[in-house]
Amino acid sequence: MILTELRLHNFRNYQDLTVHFAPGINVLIGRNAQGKTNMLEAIYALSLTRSHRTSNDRELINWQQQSASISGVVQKATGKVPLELQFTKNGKKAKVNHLEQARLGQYIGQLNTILFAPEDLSLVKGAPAVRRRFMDMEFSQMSSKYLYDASQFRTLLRQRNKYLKQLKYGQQHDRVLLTVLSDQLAAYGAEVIVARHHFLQHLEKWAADLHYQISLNQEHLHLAYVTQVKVGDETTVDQAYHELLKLYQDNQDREIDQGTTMYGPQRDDIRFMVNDKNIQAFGSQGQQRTTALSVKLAEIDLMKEQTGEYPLLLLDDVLSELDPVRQTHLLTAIQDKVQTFLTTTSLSDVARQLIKKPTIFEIKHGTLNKEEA
Ligand SMILES: Nc1ncnc2c1ncn2[C@@H]1O[C@H](COP(=O)(O)OP(=O)(O)OP(=O)(O)O)[C@@H](O)[C@H]1O
Repeated sequence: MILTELRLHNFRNYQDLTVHFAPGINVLIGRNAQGKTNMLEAIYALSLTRSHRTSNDRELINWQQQSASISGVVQKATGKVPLELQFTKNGKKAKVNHLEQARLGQYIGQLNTILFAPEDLSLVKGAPAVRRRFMDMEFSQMSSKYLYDASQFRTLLRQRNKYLKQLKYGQQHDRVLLTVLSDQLAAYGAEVIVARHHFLQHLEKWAADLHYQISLNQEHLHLAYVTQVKVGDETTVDQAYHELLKLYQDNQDREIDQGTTMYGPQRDDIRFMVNDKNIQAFGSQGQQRTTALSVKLAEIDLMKEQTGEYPLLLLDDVLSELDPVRQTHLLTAIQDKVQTFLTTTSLSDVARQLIKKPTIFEIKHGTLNKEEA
Protein backbone atom coordinates (compact mmCIF):
# COMPACT_ATOMS: atom_id res chain seq x y z
CA MET A 1 0.00 0.00 0.00
CA ILE A 2 1.04 3.57 -0.62
CA LEU A 3 0.20 6.80 1.14
CA THR A 4 -0.20 9.12 -1.82
CA GLU A 5 -1.39 12.22 -0.02
CA LEU A 6 -1.23 13.56 3.52
CA ARG A 7 -2.94 16.62 4.99
CA LEU A 8 -2.18 18.01 8.42
CA HIS A 9 -4.15 20.67 10.21
CA ASN A 10 -2.83 22.06 13.51
CA PHE A 11 -0.93 18.85 14.12
CA ARG A 12 2.05 19.67 16.41
CA ASN A 13 4.13 22.30 14.58
CA TYR A 14 2.29 21.84 11.24
CA GLN A 15 -0.45 24.40 10.68
CA ASP A 16 -1.84 23.53 7.27
CA LEU A 17 0.04 21.20 5.05
CA THR A 18 -0.78 19.09 2.02
CA VAL A 19 1.90 16.84 0.65
CA HIS A 20 2.04 14.24 -2.12
CA PHE A 21 4.44 11.39 -1.50
CA ALA A 22 6.30 9.15 -3.93
CA PRO A 23 5.81 5.36 -3.96
CA GLY A 24 9.52 4.67 -3.26
CA ILE A 25 11.84 6.18 -0.69
CA ASN A 26 10.80 9.60 0.66
CA VAL A 27 13.69 11.27 2.45
CA LEU A 28 12.76 13.96 4.98
CA ILE A 29 15.82 16.10 5.64
CA GLY A 30 15.99 18.87 8.20
CA ARG A 31 17.91 20.26 11.12
CA ASN A 32 16.92 19.40 14.69
CA ALA A 33 13.47 20.32 16.00
CA GLN A 34 12.03 21.22 12.58
CA GLY A 35 9.24 18.60 12.50
CA LYS A 36 10.78 15.41 11.05
CA THR A 37 9.63 13.08 13.82
CA ASN A 38 6.30 14.93 13.96
CA MET A 39 5.75 14.00 10.31
CA LEU A 40 6.42 10.29 10.95
CA GLU A 41 4.27 10.49 14.06
CA ALA A 42 1.39 11.84 11.93
CA ILE A 43 1.67 8.91 9.49
CA TYR A 44 1.94 6.44 12.37
CA ALA A 45 -1.12 7.96 14.06
CA LEU A 46 -3.09 7.85 10.80
CA SER A 47 -2.33 4.14 10.81
CA LEU A 48 -2.94 3.25 14.46
CA THR A 49 -5.03 6.20 15.78
CA ARG A 50 -2.36 6.96 18.38
CA SER A 51 1.13 8.33 18.62
CA HIS A 52 4.18 6.13 19.11
CA ARG A 53 5.69 8.53 21.63
CA THR A 54 2.85 9.76 23.79
CA SER A 55 -0.35 8.26 25.10
CA ASN A 56 -1.77 11.76 25.58
CA ASP A 57 -3.51 12.76 22.34
CA ARG A 58 -3.73 16.39 23.47
CA GLU A 59 0.00 16.75 22.94
CA LEU A 60 -0.63 16.22 19.22
CA ILE A 61 -2.76 19.34 18.95
CA ASN A 62 -0.84 22.53 18.21
CA TRP A 63 -0.31 24.46 21.45
CA GLN A 64 -2.29 27.48 20.20
CA GLN A 65 -5.27 25.43 18.98
CA GLN A 66 -8.22 23.38 20.25
CA SER A 67 -8.32 20.63 17.63
CA ALA A 68 -6.17 18.93 15.01
CA SER A 69 -6.63 16.61 12.08
CA ILE A 70 -4.64 14.20 9.97
CA SER A 71 -6.04 12.92 6.72
CA GLY A 72 -4.64 10.96 3.87
CA VAL A 73 -5.33 8.82 0.84
CA VAL A 74 -4.07 5.26 0.81
CA GLN A 75 -3.67 3.49 -2.50
CA LYS A 76 -4.22 -0.25 -2.16
CA ALA A 77 -4.53 -3.07 -4.69
CA THR A 78 -8.30 -2.81 -4.24
CA GLY A 79 -8.48 0.98 -4.77
CA LYS A 80 -8.10 4.28 -2.97
CA VAL A 81 -9.13 4.66 0.66
CA PRO A 82 -9.46 8.12 2.23
CA LEU A 83 -8.71 8.13 5.96
CA GLU A 84 -9.23 10.89 8.49
CA LEU A 85 -8.53 11.38 12.17
CA GLN A 86 -9.76 14.32 14.19
CA PHE A 87 -8.44 15.16 17.63
CA THR A 88 -10.17 17.51 20.03
CA LYS A 89 -9.50 18.08 23.71
CA ASN A 90 -12.48 15.77 24.39
CA GLY A 91 -11.48 12.80 22.26
CA LYS A 92 -10.93 11.59 18.73
CA LYS A 93 -12.90 10.46 15.70
CA ALA A 94 -11.76 8.20 12.90
CA LYS A 95 -13.24 8.06 9.41
CA VAL A 96 -12.77 5.59 6.59
CA ASN A 97 -14.19 6.59 3.20
CA HIS A 98 -15.61 9.68 4.98
CA LEU A 99 -17.68 7.47 7.29
CA GLU A 100 -17.10 7.76 11.01
CA GLN A 101 -16.19 4.43 12.62
CA ALA A 102 -18.08 3.54 15.77
CA ARG A 103 -15.05 1.76 17.21
CA LEU A 104 -11.38 2.61 16.64
CA GLY A 105 -10.80 -1.14 16.29
CA GLN A 106 -12.74 -1.06 13.02
CA TYR A 107 -10.42 1.62 11.70
CA ILE A 108 -7.07 -0.03 12.46
CA GLY A 109 -5.72 -2.19 9.64
CA GLN A 110 -6.62 0.22 6.83
CA LEU A 111 -3.12 1.67 6.71
CA ASN A 112 -0.32 -0.54 7.98
CA THR A 113 2.98 0.90 9.11
CA ILE A 114 6.18 -0.34 10.65
CA LEU A 115 8.21 2.19 12.56
CA PHE A 116 11.90 1.77 13.24
CA ALA A 117 13.53 4.30 15.53
CA PRO A 118 16.82 4.21 17.46
CA GLU A 119 14.91 3.32 20.62
CA ASP A 120 13.79 0.09 18.93
CA LEU A 121 17.04 -1.38 20.13
CA SER A 122 15.16 -1.68 23.40
CA LEU A 123 13.12 -4.41 21.74
CA VAL A 124 16.05 -6.66 22.56
CA LYS A 125 17.52 -4.93 25.61
CA GLY A 126 14.45 -3.47 27.29
CA ALA A 127 11.89 -4.82 29.74
CA PRO A 128 9.46 -7.62 28.73
CA ALA A 129 6.64 -5.03 28.52
CA VAL A 130 8.39 -3.53 25.46
CA ARG A 131 8.26 -6.88 23.66
CA ARG A 132 4.61 -7.50 24.62
CA ARG A 133 3.71 -4.05 23.31
CA PHE A 134 5.62 -4.84 20.13
CA MET A 135 3.59 -8.04 19.64
CA ASP A 136 0.31 -6.26 20.29
CA MET A 137 1.01 -3.32 17.99
CA GLU A 138 2.27 -5.42 15.11
CA PHE A 139 -0.08 -8.40 15.28
CA SER A 140 -3.12 -6.14 15.73
CA GLN A 141 -2.42 -4.58 12.36
CA MET A 142 -2.35 -8.00 10.74
CA SER A 143 -5.45 -9.42 12.37
CA SER A 144 -8.58 -7.66 13.57
CA LYS A 145 -9.35 -10.78 15.60
CA TYR A 146 -6.09 -10.41 17.50
CA LEU A 147 -6.79 -6.71 18.07
CA TYR A 148 -10.21 -7.59 19.51
CA ASP A 149 -9.04 -10.51 21.66
CA ALA A 150 -6.08 -8.57 23.10
CA SER A 151 -8.27 -5.60 23.94
CA GLN A 152 -10.95 -7.79 25.60
CA PHE A 153 -8.19 -9.51 27.54
CA ARG A 154 -6.81 -6.17 28.81
CA THR A 155 -10.25 -5.00 29.94
CA LEU A 156 -10.98 -8.25 31.78
CA LEU A 157 -7.51 -8.27 33.33
CA ARG A 158 -8.13 -4.81 34.82
CA GLN A 159 -11.47 -5.98 36.23
CA ARG A 160 -10.04 -9.18 37.64
CA ASN A 161 -7.05 -7.41 39.22
CA LYS A 162 -9.38 -4.92 40.85
CA TYR A 163 -11.56 -7.73 42.17
CA LEU A 164 -8.57 -9.68 43.48
CA LYS A 165 -7.50 -6.59 45.43
CA GLN A 166 -10.99 -6.19 46.85
CA LEU A 167 -10.96 -9.84 47.97
CA LYS A 168 -7.52 -9.35 49.48
CA TYR A 169 -8.59 -6.35 51.54
CA GLY A 170 -11.92 -7.91 52.56
CA GLN A 171 -14.04 -5.43 50.57
CA GLN A 172 -15.53 -8.41 48.69
CA HIS A 173 -16.06 -12.00 49.82
CA ASP A 174 -17.92 -13.63 46.95
CA ARG A 175 -15.58 -15.91 45.00
CA VAL A 176 -18.22 -16.82 42.41
CA LEU A 177 -17.60 -13.59 40.50
CA LEU A 178 -13.87 -14.36 40.53
CA THR A 179 -14.61 -17.74 38.94
CA VAL A 180 -16.61 -16.05 36.19
CA LEU A 181 -13.84 -13.51 35.56
CA SER A 182 -11.20 -16.27 35.52
CA ASP A 183 -13.18 -18.20 32.96
CA GLN A 184 -13.57 -15.22 30.63
CA LEU A 185 -9.95 -14.15 31.09
CA ALA A 186 -8.71 -17.66 30.29
CA ALA A 187 -10.84 -17.70 27.13
CA TYR A 188 -9.37 -14.47 25.72
CA GLY A 189 -5.92 -15.20 27.15
CA ALA A 190 -5.83 -18.51 25.27
CA GLU A 191 -6.72 -16.76 21.99
CA VAL A 192 -3.89 -14.25 22.52
CA ILE A 193 -1.34 -16.92 23.41
CA VAL A 194 -2.09 -19.20 20.46
CA ALA A 195 -2.08 -16.24 18.05
CA ARG A 196 1.24 -14.94 19.42
CA HIS A 197 2.78 -18.37 18.99
CA HIS A 198 1.55 -18.53 15.42
CA PHE A 199 2.71 -15.02 14.47
CA LEU A 200 6.12 -15.42 16.12
CA GLN A 201 6.72 -18.67 14.23
CA HIS A 202 6.11 -16.85 10.95
CA LEU A 203 8.14 -13.83 12.01
CA GLU A 204 11.07 -16.06 12.93
CA LYS A 205 11.13 -17.61 9.49
CA TRP A 206 11.77 -14.23 7.84
CA ALA A 207 13.91 -12.77 10.64
CA ALA A 208 16.31 -15.74 10.75
CA ASP A 209 17.04 -15.45 7.01
CA LEU A 210 17.72 -11.73 7.28
CA HIS A 211 19.84 -12.10 10.39
CA TYR A 212 21.94 -14.77 8.70
CA GLN A 213 22.60 -12.46 5.74
CA ILE A 214 23.34 -9.34 7.79
CA SER A 215 25.73 -11.27 10.03
CA LEU A 216 27.55 -12.41 6.88
CA ASN A 217 26.40 -16.01 7.32
CA GLN A 218 27.72 -16.25 10.88
CA GLU A 219 24.64 -16.20 13.08
CA HIS A 220 21.43 -18.18 13.43
CA LEU A 221 18.57 -16.32 15.08
CA HIS A 222 15.80 -18.08 16.95
CA LEU A 223 12.79 -16.34 18.52
CA ALA A 224 11.59 -18.24 21.58
CA TYR A 225 8.11 -17.42 22.81
CA VAL A 226 8.13 -17.41 26.61
CA THR A 227 4.68 -18.06 28.05
CA GLN A 228 3.33 -19.91 31.08
CA VAL A 229 1.08 -22.17 29.02
CA LYS A 230 2.59 -25.04 27.03
CA VAL A 231 2.02 -24.09 23.43
CA GLY A 232 3.20 -25.70 20.20
CA ASP A 233 2.10 -25.83 16.57
CA GLU A 234 -0.61 -28.36 17.35
CA THR A 235 -2.01 -26.61 20.45
CA THR A 236 -5.65 -25.61 20.06
CA VAL A 237 -7.19 -22.55 21.68
CA ASP A 238 -9.37 -24.92 23.70
CA GLN A 239 -6.34 -26.73 25.14
CA ALA A 240 -4.64 -23.43 26.02
CA TYR A 241 -7.88 -22.25 27.65
CA HIS A 242 -8.13 -25.32 29.89
CA GLU A 243 -4.50 -25.04 30.90
CA LEU A 244 -4.77 -21.36 31.76
CA LEU A 245 -8.04 -21.89 33.62
CA LYS A 246 -6.39 -24.64 35.66
CA LEU A 247 -3.60 -22.22 36.63
CA TYR A 248 -6.26 -19.78 37.89
CA GLN A 249 -8.12 -22.52 39.77
CA ASP A 250 -5.00 -24.00 41.36
CA ASN A 251 -3.59 -20.63 42.41
CA GLN A 252 -6.69 -18.78 43.54
CA ASP A 253 -5.46 -18.22 47.09
CA ARG A 254 -2.02 -17.08 45.95
CA GLU A 255 -3.51 -14.61 43.49
CA ILE A 256 -5.82 -13.17 46.15
CA ASP A 257 -2.86 -12.92 48.48
CA GLN A 258 -0.88 -11.03 45.81
CA GLY A 259 -3.93 -8.98 44.78
CA THR A 260 -3.05 -9.47 41.13
CA THR A 261 -3.32 -11.92 38.22
CA MET A 262 -0.10 -13.92 38.11
CA TYR A 263 -0.78 -16.07 35.03
CA GLY A 264 -1.58 -15.25 31.44
CA PRO A 265 -0.20 -13.43 28.39
CA GLN A 266 0.38 -10.23 30.42
CA ARG A 267 3.49 -12.07 31.67
CA ASP A 268 4.71 -13.20 28.22
CA ASP A 269 8.11 -12.43 26.75
CA ILE A 270 10.21 -13.14 23.67
CA ARG A 271 13.73 -14.49 24.04
CA PHE A 272 16.09 -13.74 21.17
CA MET A 273 18.62 -16.56 20.77
CA VAL A 274 21.65 -16.17 18.51
CA ASN A 275 23.68 -19.33 17.97
CA ASP A 276 21.85 -20.75 21.03
CA LYS A 277 22.87 -17.87 23.32
CA ASN A 278 20.40 -15.44 24.83
CA ILE A 279 21.35 -12.22 23.08
CA GLN A 280 19.70 -10.02 25.71
CA ALA A 281 22.13 -11.22 28.35
CA PHE A 282 25.17 -12.20 26.29
CA GLY A 283 24.95 -10.32 23.00
CA SER A 284 27.19 -7.48 21.90
CA GLN A 285 25.65 -4.13 20.95
CA GLY A 286 26.17 -5.04 17.31
CA GLN A 287 24.40 -8.39 17.64
CA GLN A 288 21.50 -6.75 19.45
CA ARG A 289 21.30 -4.14 16.71
CA THR A 290 21.32 -6.80 13.99
CA THR A 291 18.58 -8.71 15.80
CA ALA A 292 16.36 -5.64 16.16
CA LEU A 293 16.92 -4.77 12.51
CA SER A 294 16.22 -8.33 11.29
CA VAL A 295 13.00 -8.53 13.30
CA LYS A 296 11.78 -5.18 12.02
CA LEU A 297 12.59 -6.02 8.42
CA ALA A 298 10.96 -9.44 8.85
CA GLU A 299 7.73 -7.75 9.80
CA ILE A 300 7.52 -6.20 6.36
CA ASP A 301 7.35 -9.65 4.77
CA LEU A 302 5.14 -11.05 7.49
CA MET A 303 2.60 -8.27 6.98
CA LYS A 304 2.64 -8.85 3.25
CA GLU A 305 2.07 -12.57 3.87
CA GLN A 306 -0.77 -11.99 6.32
CA THR A 307 -2.57 -9.04 4.68
CA GLY A 308 -1.61 -9.27 1.01
CA GLU A 309 -0.09 -5.76 1.01
CA TYR A 310 3.27 -4.37 2.00
CA PRO A 311 3.08 -1.91 4.91
CA LEU A 312 4.70 1.53 4.94
CA LEU A 313 8.09 1.75 6.60
CA LEU A 314 8.90 4.71 8.84
CA LEU A 315 12.59 5.09 9.65
CA ASP A 316 13.23 7.75 12.25
CA ASP A 317 16.86 8.78 12.13
CA VAL A 318 18.13 5.21 12.05
CA LEU A 319 20.71 5.31 9.28
CA SER A 320 23.14 7.21 11.47
CA GLU A 321 22.82 4.40 14.05
CA LEU A 322 23.83 1.67 11.60
CA ASP A 323 27.21 0.79 10.16
CA PRO A 324 27.61 0.63 6.35
CA VAL A 325 26.93 -3.14 6.19
CA ARG A 326 23.64 -2.81 8.04
CA GLN A 327 22.69 0.34 6.12
CA THR A 328 23.25 -1.55 2.87
CA HIS A 329 21.08 -4.46 4.01
CA LEU A 330 18.32 -2.20 5.15
CA LEU A 331 18.25 -0.12 1.99
CA THR A 332 18.48 -3.06 -0.39
CA ALA A 333 15.78 -4.96 1.50
CA ILE A 334 13.25 -2.15 1.10
CA GLN A 335 14.20 -0.75 -2.28
CA ASP A 336 11.50 -1.06 -4.98
CA LYS A 337 9.26 -2.90 -2.51
CA VAL A 338 8.09 -0.77 0.36
CA GLN A 339 7.06 2.87 0.48
CA THR A 340 9.50 4.34 2.96
CA PHE A 341 9.72 7.58 4.94
CA LEU A 342 13.19 8.22 6.21
CA THR A 343 14.17 11.16 8.38
CA THR A 344 17.71 12.38 8.68
CA THR A 345 19.73 15.51 9.35
CA SER A 346 21.98 14.58 6.41
CA LEU A 347 22.17 11.60 4.06
CA SER A 348 25.28 9.47 4.43
CA ASP A 349 27.43 8.64 1.41
CA VAL A 350 26.36 4.99 1.62
CA ALA A 351 22.73 5.99 1.56
CA ARG A 352 23.22 8.40 -1.33
CA GLN A 353 24.82 5.68 -3.41
CA LEU A 354 22.26 3.03 -2.50
CA ILE A 355 18.96 4.85 -2.77
CA LYS A 356 18.25 4.72 -6.46
CA LYS A 357 15.65 7.43 -6.90
CA PRO A 358 14.92 9.17 -3.60
CA THR A 359 12.28 11.85 -3.39
CA ILE A 360 13.73 14.44 -1.07
CA PHE A 361 11.75 16.87 1.07
CA GLU A 362 13.36 19.57 3.12
CA ILE A 363 11.63 20.19 6.45
CA LYS A 364 11.93 23.61 8.04
CA HIS A 365 9.76 25.03 10.83
CA GLY A 366 6.80 22.79 10.03
CA THR A 367 6.89 23.27 6.25
CA LEU A 368 7.91 20.80 3.56
CA ASN A 369 9.65 21.64 0.30
CA LYS A 370 10.20 19.02 -2.35
CA GLU A 371 13.66 19.21 -3.85
CA GLU A 372 13.66 19.10 -7.61
CA ALA A 373 15.56 16.08 -8.98
N1 LIG B 1 1.84 20.39 20.21
C1 LIG B 1 2.77 21.13 19.61
N2 LIG B 1 2.46 22.35 19.10
C2 LIG B 1 3.39 23.09 18.47
N3 LIG B 1 4.68 22.71 18.30
C3 LIG B 1 5.04 21.52 18.79
C4 LIG B 1 4.11 20.67 19.47
N4 LIG B 1 4.77 19.55 19.84
C5 LIG B 1 6.05 19.69 19.43
N5 LIG B 1 6.22 20.88 18.81
C6 LIG B 1 7.45 21.40 18.20
O1 LIG B 1 7.90 20.49 17.19
C7 LIG B 1 9.31 20.56 17.10
C8 LIG B 1 9.93 19.18 17.23
O2 LIG B 1 9.71 18.51 16.11
P1 LIG B 1 10.28 17.04 15.90
O3 LIG B 1 10.23 16.27 17.15
O4 LIG B 1 9.56 16.52 14.71
O5 LIG B 1 11.81 17.38 15.59
P2 LIG B 1 12.80 16.70 14.59
O6 LIG B 1 12.83 17.51 13.32
O7 LIG B 1 12.51 15.26 14.47
O8 LIG B 1 14.15 16.98 15.36
P3 LIG B 1 15.33 15.98 15.83
O9 LIG B 1 16.20 15.82 14.63
O10 LIG B 1 15.96 16.78 16.90
O11 LIG B 1 14.70 14.73 16.32
C9 LIG B 1 9.82 21.37 18.24
O12 LIG B 1 10.20 22.63 17.74
C10 LIG B 1 8.62 21.45 19.17
O13 LIG B 1 8.64 22.65 19.87
